[in-house]
Amino acid sequence: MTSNIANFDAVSLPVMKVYDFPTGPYPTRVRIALAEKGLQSRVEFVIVDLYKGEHKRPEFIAGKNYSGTLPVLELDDGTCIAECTAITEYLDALDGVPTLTGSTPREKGIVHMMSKRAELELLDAISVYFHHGTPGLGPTVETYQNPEWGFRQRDKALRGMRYFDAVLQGQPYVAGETFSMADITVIGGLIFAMLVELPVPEEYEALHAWYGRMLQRESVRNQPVFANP
Ligand SMILES: N[C@@H](CCC(=O)N[C@@H](CS)C(=O)NCC(=O)O)C(=O)O
Repeated sequence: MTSNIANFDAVSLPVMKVYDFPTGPYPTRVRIALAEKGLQSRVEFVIVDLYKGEHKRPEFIAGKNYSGTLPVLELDDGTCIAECTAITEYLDALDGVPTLTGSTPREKGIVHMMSKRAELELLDAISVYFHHGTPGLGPTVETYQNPEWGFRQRDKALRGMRYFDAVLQGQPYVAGETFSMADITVIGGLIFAMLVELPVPEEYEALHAWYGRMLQRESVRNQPVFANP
């Protein structure tokens, strides 16, 4: 996955805003993408307190993200882009250095398939477990909880870990031979697993080894969630 755009100058980019909760697994995905691409200095981070329910306030829903979730990228013209995948695509399209979402049609297809799979089978499942099977963000925010659904999703996430272990037995990165958005999504899943104290079973050695390598990347190891989970 090499870029064909070599003369990108990040300093010439207008400053963007990211509505953020620094230790949140999903915002961390965007923080990692920004770090990989060397774009952190072009972003003003605006903290939205999830535990106070600031992401559910009418002005945030109406003005920033209808879904009431973080992160949200706001461009200098006021356009708001939510959803980690969409934000990563936007950042990648600015320059393509390094490419996180694939260069060729085949690479793009595989990166998106594996990233979506990481959401469905791991990250989103753990998120449901967090919101339904644990106290989640607390009683002010969690106005409806269905523990049975939460525990089913926890078990789904464990099956997801087994799947990604099998994938990583055969290739160095989640989408193949190169680090990509799909790796970042699985990293988000394992961060969420850490936060909800759902350990990766020891026998998933390939997943453990891959995660060890991911934690050595500067873009990953410097994330606030590891300093202050
Ligand atoms: N599909 C969204 C999910 C975002 C998400 O769930 N973010 C978490 C932050 S870690 C959130 O805002 N949770 C608050 C809630 O669901 O009330 C994405 O990819 O950005």
